[in-house]
Amino acid sequence: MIRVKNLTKDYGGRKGIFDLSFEVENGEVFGLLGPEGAGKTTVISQLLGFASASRGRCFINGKSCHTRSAEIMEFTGYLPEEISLPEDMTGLAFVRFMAEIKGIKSIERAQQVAERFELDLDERIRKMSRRTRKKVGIVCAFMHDPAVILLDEPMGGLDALMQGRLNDLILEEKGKGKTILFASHTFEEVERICDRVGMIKKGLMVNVDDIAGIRAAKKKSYIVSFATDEDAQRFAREGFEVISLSGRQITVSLKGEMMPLVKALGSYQVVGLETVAQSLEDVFIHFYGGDTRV
Ligand SMILES: Nc1ncnc2c1ncn2[C@@H]1O[C@H](COP(=O)(O)OP(=O)(O)OP(=O)(O)O)[C@@H](O)[C@H]1O
Repeated sequence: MIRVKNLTKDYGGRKGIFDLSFEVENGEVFGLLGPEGAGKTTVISQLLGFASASRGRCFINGKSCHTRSAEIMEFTGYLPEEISLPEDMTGLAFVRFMAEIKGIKSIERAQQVAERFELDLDERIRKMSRRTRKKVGIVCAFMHDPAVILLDEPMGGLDALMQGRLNDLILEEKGKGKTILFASHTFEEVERICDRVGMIKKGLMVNVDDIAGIRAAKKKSYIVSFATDEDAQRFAREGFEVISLSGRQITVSLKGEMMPLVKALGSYQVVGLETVAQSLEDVFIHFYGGDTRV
């Protein structure tokens, strides 16, 4: 389990993370969602004990990330956004080297993960593409069967097929009760795999909710075409949230059931009704107040 309590890392100039609190349960995939520079990597570096905090605390499985990071690394897997690897080794030599550091006797699991991602471990790292290097990172993150997994933009650089395989692997690990933090700037990735999402903006947590809750907060738009312009104008005064009115056509926005709309339309001559679902991206923008810049 991950517990972050009032965590602040102030780099100065209003950069960093400020007073963040959230928890990730065992058997949960928690999405940390935010645009570039929002503070996701800073959170992960705090969890790994790479840097001291300005204020606040964080714990993994009850151990302080700032004082017991060596112990935490024994049961934590980490996939960085960009992995830097020694150019002169083969993938296999690097995996063996990492196994030694982590105190793993067998690299069988590493080989299984490599196979799953169609990674040739005999290739020299120097010759590996960015995509292949990312796969080496995946192998190293999962090779010691970690109880806690920290993933920083894990899908970045992978093609759709490999993204699907990573998705499956993460879900399998979640099924085994692992605690997983998934940092991403892409709503669709987070929606596909996470149970709950913390939205982070300029280092502040602006919203934490489960995916179902975010979905329930979604609004739908309805484009209604009336027989006459007068009908459309009259309907605009019914009290629904009107997005646009143009001639006989009106677009209204509604949260939840559409029954109130259907009832209100009963006394009008309606010639067309179309539904436009709001995307989760729109909900995301709502929490960001229309501003996805950092
Ligand atoms: N060591 C540092 N010193 C000063 N500022 C830093 C440092 N590390 C990060 N920052 C700044 O802190 C903010 C948060 O950076 P961070 O890398 O955590 O964001 P992120 O959400 O992971 O974005 P990205 O996806 O681009 O990595 C950014 O404005 C960044 O420039």
